[in-house]
Amino acid sequence: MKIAKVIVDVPASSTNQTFDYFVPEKFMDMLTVGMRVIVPFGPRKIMGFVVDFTSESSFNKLKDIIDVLDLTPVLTAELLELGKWVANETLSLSITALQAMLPQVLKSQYKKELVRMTDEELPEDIEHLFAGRDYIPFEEFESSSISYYQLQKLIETGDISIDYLVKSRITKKQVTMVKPAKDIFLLEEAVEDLSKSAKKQKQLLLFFIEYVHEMEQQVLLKKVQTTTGTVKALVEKGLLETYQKEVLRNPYNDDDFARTTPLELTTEQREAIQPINETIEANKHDVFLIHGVTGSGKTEIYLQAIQNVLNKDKEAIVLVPEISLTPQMVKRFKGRFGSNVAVMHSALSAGEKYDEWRRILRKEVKVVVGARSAVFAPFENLGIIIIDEEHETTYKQEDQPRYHARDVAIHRGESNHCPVILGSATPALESYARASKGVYKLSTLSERTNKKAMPEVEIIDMRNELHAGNRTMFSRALKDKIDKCLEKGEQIVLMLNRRGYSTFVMCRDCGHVKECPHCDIALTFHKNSNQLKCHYCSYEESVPEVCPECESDLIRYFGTGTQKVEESLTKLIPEARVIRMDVDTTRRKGSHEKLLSQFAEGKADILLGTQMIAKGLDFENVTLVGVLTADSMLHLPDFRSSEKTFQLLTQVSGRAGRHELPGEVVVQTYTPDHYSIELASHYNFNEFYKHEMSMRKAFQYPPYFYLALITVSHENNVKAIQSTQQIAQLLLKAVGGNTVVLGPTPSAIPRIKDRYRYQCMIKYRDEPHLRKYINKIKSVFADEVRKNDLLITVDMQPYHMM
Ligand SMILES: Nc1ncnc2c1ncn2[C@@H]1O[C@H](COP(=O)(O)OP(=O)(O)OP(=O)(O)O)[C@@H](O)[C@H]1O
Ligand SMILES: [Zn+2]
Ligand SMILES: [Zn+2]
Repeated sequence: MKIAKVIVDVPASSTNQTFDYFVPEKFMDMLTVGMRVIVPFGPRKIMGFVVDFTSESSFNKLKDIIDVLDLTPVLTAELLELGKWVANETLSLSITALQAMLPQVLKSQYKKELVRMTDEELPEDIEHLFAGRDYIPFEEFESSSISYYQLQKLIETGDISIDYLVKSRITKKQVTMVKPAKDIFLLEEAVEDLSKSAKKQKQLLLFFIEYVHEMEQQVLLKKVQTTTGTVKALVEKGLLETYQKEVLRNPYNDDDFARTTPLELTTEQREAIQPINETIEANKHDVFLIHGVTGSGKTEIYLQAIQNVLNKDKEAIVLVPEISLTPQMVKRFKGRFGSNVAVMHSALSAGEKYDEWRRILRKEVKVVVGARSAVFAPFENLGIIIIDEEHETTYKQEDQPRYHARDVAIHRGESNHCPVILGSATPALESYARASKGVYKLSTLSERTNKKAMPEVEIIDMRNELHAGNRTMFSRALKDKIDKCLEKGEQIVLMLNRRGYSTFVMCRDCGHVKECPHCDIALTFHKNSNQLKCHYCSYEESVPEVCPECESDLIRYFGTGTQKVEESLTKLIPEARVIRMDVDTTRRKGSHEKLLSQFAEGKADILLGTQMIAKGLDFENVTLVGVLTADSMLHLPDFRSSEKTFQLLTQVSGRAGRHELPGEVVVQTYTPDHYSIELASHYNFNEFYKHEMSMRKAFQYPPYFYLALITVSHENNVKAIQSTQQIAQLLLKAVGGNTVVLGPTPSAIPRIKDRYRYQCMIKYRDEPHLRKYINKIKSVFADEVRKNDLLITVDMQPYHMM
């Protein structure tokens, strides 16, 4: 008797366990761990993951598995184990953790079809099933007498592939192929018979007589310099044939990347890579922190370490923050490793992501470069995991499962006995503290590879500008420097630090700010549509003509959106050509790349943008970087705001003068004496680290204390606050004397989508059973959650205090 243990797709804590199902005869030979199945669950049919097999069950009356969704496992044994770990660490459901590892396409119900991948003769019954077609609905296979096991074998050999249809056939790209329809000697005869005028046809036939094989039509037409008409004519004569073939979409054309070779390493680089290479050689796990100033050649170290991993026939994962996954970044990896690289980021379509993921699963690539979720790449022989810009908070996922990619990477590094490399010019305090204690191995790169000094940073006190009667958002010093740059034909990057800011509408008479009626947050002004929108619930209304409170018509837009800066910039310096880069101008796919390459080609003088321009960009002609509002982030209710400000200023300063031309940086601020601004202007990470650590110690924040944040929401305000109160009390009873439980306090946004939100923060140093306590408390509220629409979310490593 074969019984499968299945984790079912029912996102509720009462189902957070495995369920047993009989494996019917027809799936007996082919069903393995890591495949998805359809099982009966109460009155419904639902999806589940097979995680184990057993021969007996403590339940009687087991039901049969209804269907098998995958013929090759979508999760490896290691990923199944990892899923369990992630679920446990983040206090999320197993099913949620497993789903997070798969591409979107596999997460919902899609139609399936079988695709013929070969022209070779297939077994007779399979030929019969396809009946001359290139793809058939999966149901046709199911109603045939062919076994799952037989099909599975054909999928393993690559003769047949399974495809998931996302609406029309977009997960798949087809190309037209051309090949000879007759034996070559018959083609030779046909050449003789062609009329004299059919020159192109003759040429094409001669080509195939020589070449014999199939060729993609588009490539062929270029090669032979002819048109589809010629191909068609020969197809009609029965000499050639055309057919459709599936190709995995590759969002990048690998031939576009000029190949690069390893550079001779500098002494600092050699010292940094040596212990990494030793670990690779010894198949050992270790975590390395490379603290290297911008331009110190961290990426070259990654590339050479990866090469060593590839030489051992192992695989590499490189994580980069979403916003620095620029074409320049991709180019560096594709340039070194060519088509051996898969790229995974959110700008790809669902189909493209699925194809890149399959290239990993099919072992067609050995390197993946991607954003956060690429840490789950289904490699089975991992040799290294690299996290670039490791301090970036986007490595923390803000929905369930609320994991941090750094933790997942280290866990995978342990299971795979391979090194994990963290790299940054401004490491996270947590990481640097661990490196200082020797938990991570620290390497420091203190010089740029070209020995160029870091650019001078000038801090401008904007209060003085105001006193001097300058009401624009550009200081006199910055304006002067921009003018000089323009004269010399050099380029400028201007950054508006906009996090925490948005353009809102305020009445100048009474100060009334228009808020969302469902969320306690100001509506954001969108100029293009002249609408006010809520970024939390999508509520929209048109901009009022008069103030709804006092009927004054002095309604004004506040905040400093990039649009507004652009307008005043063009007023101030009309001759400057400006490219604006923000969420609005980069929403469309490919627009990010397009704007950057326009700037690189010198089609603009000034690149104006939000944080998204701070990282990874490398333009030869940029000599001036201006930060318009350095302190807009400093005053957010977030204990990391100083750290984030320091990191951002350091990163953006590193954009200037990376090549021959020396660079300059101007930082405008209203708080010039703040230590994070002051120390960033001297690139003094060590001093900043010391100062910030003493603050964290004093206020009991990470890395001295761990945090956990419990957020409770309900439509009824009293219900929400009372439940939070109860949770806090239960926690207090459970935890040790040195642990602090704060709350209930209203969340930073106290109401979203008509739900009131309260939170409870736990600060602890040593609380080995905290997860168990929280789970227990959650089970106390399980009924309320199910019946009364109470929502309790737990974040074991909160980054957004909202
Ligand atoms: N050993 C080397 N010899 C010569 N040039 C090098 C060497 N290593 C790196 N470079 C070059 O120096 C420049 C900066 O290197 P790289 O981009 O790797 O630095 P980085 O530390 O990753 O920078 P950032 O943190 O700003 O992204 C690149 O143009 C790179 O090609
Ligand atoms: Zn008013
Ligand atoms: Zn809203």
